Amino acid sequence: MHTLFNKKITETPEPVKARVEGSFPAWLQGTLLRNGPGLFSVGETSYNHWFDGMALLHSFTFKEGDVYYRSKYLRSDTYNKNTRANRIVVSEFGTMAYPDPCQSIFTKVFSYMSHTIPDFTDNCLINIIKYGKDYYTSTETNYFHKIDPNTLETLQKVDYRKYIAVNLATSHPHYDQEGNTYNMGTSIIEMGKPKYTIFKVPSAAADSAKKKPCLKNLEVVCSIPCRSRLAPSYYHSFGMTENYIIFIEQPFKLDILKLATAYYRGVNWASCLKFDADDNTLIHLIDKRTQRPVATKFYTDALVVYHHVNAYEEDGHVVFDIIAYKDSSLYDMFYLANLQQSSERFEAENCLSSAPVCKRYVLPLHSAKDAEIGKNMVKLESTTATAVKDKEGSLCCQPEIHCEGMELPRINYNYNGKKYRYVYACRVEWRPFPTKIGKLDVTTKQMLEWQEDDCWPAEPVFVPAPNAVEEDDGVILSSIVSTNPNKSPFMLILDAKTFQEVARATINADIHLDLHGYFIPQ
Ligand SMILES: CC1=C(/C=C/C(C)=C/C=C/C(C)=C/C=O)C(C)(C)CCC1
Ligand SMILES: [Fe+2]
Repeated sequence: MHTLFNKKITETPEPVKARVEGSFPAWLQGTLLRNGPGLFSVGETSYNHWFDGMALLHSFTFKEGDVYYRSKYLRSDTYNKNTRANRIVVSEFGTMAYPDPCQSIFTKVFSYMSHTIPDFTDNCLINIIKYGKDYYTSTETNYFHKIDPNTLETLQKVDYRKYIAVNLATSHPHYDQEGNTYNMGTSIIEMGKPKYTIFKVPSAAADSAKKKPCLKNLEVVCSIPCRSRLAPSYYHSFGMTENYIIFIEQPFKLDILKLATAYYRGVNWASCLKFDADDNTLIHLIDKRTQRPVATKFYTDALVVYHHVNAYEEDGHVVFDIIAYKDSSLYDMFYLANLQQSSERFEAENCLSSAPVCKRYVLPLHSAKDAEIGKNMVKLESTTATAVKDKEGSLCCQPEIHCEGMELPRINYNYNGKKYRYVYACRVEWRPFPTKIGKLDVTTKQMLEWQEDDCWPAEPVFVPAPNAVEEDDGVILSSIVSTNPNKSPFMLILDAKTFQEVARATINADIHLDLHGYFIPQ
């Protein structure tokens, strides 16, 4: 089973035509770009964690009833340096590496302690981001790469710090209807107080000749000081409605002192993250119009969240859905050694990490000033989520539970920031292995599912039909890998309404589980 996660994959740089069974709608034309780890060892050295693997880009092009697949390793500096040295020389999330094994501990201390914040990896393995008209691969450090979406070639390494003072940034930006991109990052300012910064990259190029990247026009929306001076929260995504940004400052924190000394202590970056179960979780609501947080303070119990699902405004409330955990054990689960072990034990135990729970929180926008202490301020009839005023005047939020056991959520993105009904996601009942794809109706909590023996689905991407009337008028695309040696990987195309298969395109190439993707319509 663990070959699911660390099989060595050879790239397929030239397009291969898939064998299509069934037929998909004629309007489905375009390219699904996907990203994820693909290479877990170099020479004699191996990575420890699934999030360390060197980025492998995939593309599935849908054209006149046919599907073409290609894949290419991101030619990051990390990839090039590792390949040249024939061993891992760049540190990743779960693996600490040293450029020169002959250096004594004293030279290491000297060279690494001269910078509080080490130079991070540019192995952008998590997602595909669109800034303006350009496509980039992303991770969570200050580096990202411009790529050619047609050939998957690596075009240029980009550093956020050229445009904005952030050392970390998310791989899950949001887009508005005008094509502007919103993202956020953390500045770990040396000796200063760290802060979170939300920024907007306008869709238009910076000059009339359209030569300069739109990143040059980047605007800061709002900065929020971290609640703790030496331990900013770790976050993987955020939420956005028409007028608000939702940022969850969770008690899963990055210890800056540990980070600054990790190199000479010989420990990996992951060990600098700490979940503080005794702390609570702050929910920041930023008004995009005033570019400030709203006056009311919202909080909830300690939790860990990676993926926001969607958020919207309704009758004076902000409603948002997330996938939350009770601790940070998910990141431990993804050590390759644990994945191997869990595959051997998962049938017996089925619970090596805490369960992902899809939850709804509701934040009332009306003033809590004159309300009595202990009063639930949520006035929406449709939810059991509450926000109770405490004696300091803050609102203590408790969620409504939608369901358990789903991750990698996607929606019809035309409904992002709007009242919506459907979540498409992987079902991970045998954590962390995705065994099915599900469609959750958040109003009825009903679930439709697709599954097949020995099949492990990727994040399901919704593509809307042209002239769609209903939210689920469209298809779901998910690449499927199988542990049955006689079964090739395939691109599965489901009718999003019924969750019935309309077509599958079997691909004669090496593919394995990935993380996230972006559909570019033609
Ligand atoms: C290298 C590096 C980092 C990398 C984090 C990564 C690579 C996270 C991947 C998360 C995923 C894939 C989550 C899925 O739900 C940190 C900790 C930000 C900071 C220190 C340097
Ligand atoms: Fe993610």
